Amino acid sequence: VSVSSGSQRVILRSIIKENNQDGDFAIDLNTTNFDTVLKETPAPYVIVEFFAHWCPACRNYKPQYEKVARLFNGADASHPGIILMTRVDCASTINSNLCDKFSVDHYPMLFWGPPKKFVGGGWGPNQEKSEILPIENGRTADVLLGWINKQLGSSYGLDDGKYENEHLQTNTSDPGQIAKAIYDVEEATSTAFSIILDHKMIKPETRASLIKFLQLLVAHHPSRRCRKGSADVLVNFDDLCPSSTMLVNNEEAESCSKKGAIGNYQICGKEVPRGYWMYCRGSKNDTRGFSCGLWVLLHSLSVRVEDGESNMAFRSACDFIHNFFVCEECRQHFYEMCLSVSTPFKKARDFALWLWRAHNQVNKRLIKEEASLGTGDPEFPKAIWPPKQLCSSCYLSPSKTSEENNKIDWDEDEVFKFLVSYYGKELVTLYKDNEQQGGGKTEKIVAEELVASTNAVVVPVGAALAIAVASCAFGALAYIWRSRQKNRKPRRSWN
Ligand SMILES: Cc1cc2nc3c(=O)[nH]c(=O)nc-3n(C[C@H](O)[C@H](O)[C@H](O)COP(=O)(O)OP(=O)(O)OC[C@H]3O[C@@H](n4cnc5c(N)ncnc54)[C@H](O)[C@@H]3O)c2cc1C
Repeated sequence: VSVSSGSQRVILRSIIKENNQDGDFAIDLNTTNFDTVLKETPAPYVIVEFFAHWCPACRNYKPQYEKVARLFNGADASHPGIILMTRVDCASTINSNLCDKFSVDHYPMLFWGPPKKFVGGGWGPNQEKSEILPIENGRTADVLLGWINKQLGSSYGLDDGKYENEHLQTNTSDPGQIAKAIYDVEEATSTAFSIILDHKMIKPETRASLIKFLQLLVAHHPSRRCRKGSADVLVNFDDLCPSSTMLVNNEEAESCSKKGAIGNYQICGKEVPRGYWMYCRGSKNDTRGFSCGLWVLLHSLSVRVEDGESNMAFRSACDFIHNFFVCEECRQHFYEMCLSVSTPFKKARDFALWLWRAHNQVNKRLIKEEASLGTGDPEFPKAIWPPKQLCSSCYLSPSKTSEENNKIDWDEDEVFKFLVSYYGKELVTLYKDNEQQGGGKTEKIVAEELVASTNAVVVPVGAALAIAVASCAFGALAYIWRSRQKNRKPRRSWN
């Protein structure tokens, strides 16, 4: 199998460990996250090293294993997204059952296989035809990489440099590409939240804006785990970030930063990979990534809101960018575009199309800037979007189109249809089992998640919640949030 070529190549994806300061690349798994991480990873192969932290041979082996993990895991990986390198500490009692299931009888013991085969599974020495293979000899980095190369028909070397996407298929007109963006939307959400905490950006004057955006995320984020994580933060917000009236001086900023309790929250859950971008991965360092992911998040929200929520969602997005996007020029320009809207939006269509136009205005400006400064990504030049290859029906007939004047006649009904499909259904293709939208299902999920994540007891809503959510998810969230705050002392009221 050669996974390093062709359109099947899965691009970089990994998880940076929370405690990455020690420079480890292999990901520590344990009983609580083993199945989730292996279910979610887009890498087609995983290596699991079962070890014991007290075992001297394992300690000596660690640098060898890490040399290989460096090639496949982390933001600077040479061959990203192909193999997820992980380890499980069998000396930790919580992992006993997990290690038993894989019949671990010596340390270190390595297994190879498709990640999904490990989920809920196991391995036994007499097992025939298992897709999980023990790696009999991987005792040095060289030998382990040789084993991998044989398995994949590849020729990876330990000295391979950082992957620069030189082989990346940059087919931006392939509609299937957007399915990968679900990971980027999750990563962008987590990154945005980290930036807010790192930069101590929750202040009395920005707090309401964050709460509103969290409400929007809880109701309409395309990823279930981000909806749940945002709900956790939202309902506990007053505890996590006590309001300024209760605090003096800089205390609020400190408690609402990553040093405070809120720093322990992961807005999209613990398993969300960091440092990888799939759809938004640039061909050079420092291009695309977060800002691309943020756009995709905004578009994906805009096609999910109901008509009645459209103006609130619009304002919420505008305020969020204004208060929390650390690119000064970007946030200023964007806010000017926001301020130029004089009539409140009544339809979700208006918001989605406004955002699409705003993004194209930015693209138009950057086409010129990047050409003169040479700062763009050569593989992803800015363009007015969507290109014809992606949506030919979005363009009115050629006779009406005068692209020479940089003016395109759009069929906006078709553009809206396209946006809804692209950032709606297509985006969550990889999650199709449980992320289908429409038919009241989203609302039901939101309701269930909220009840679960708020522990429900202090929210006197129960079934009424589901009805309220079904009628207006966004409004219901505001309601839940307020009810929750009322149960607190001292009472607070936010708009
Ligand atoms: C709110 C905001 C404002 C910004 N303002 C500036 C600025 O003023 N100056 C600056 O230098 N940079 C700005 N940026 C960054 C810039 O827009 C790009 O995000 C960055 O240069 C990376 O570009 P990219 O090639 O990944 O594509 P991006 O522009 O980030 O787009 C991401 C993806 O969205 C899709 N897309 C493109 N256009 C549209 C559209 N009109 N509607 C829907 N989908 C579309 C494409 O598939 C594209 O790959 C801003 C970013 C954001 C989120």
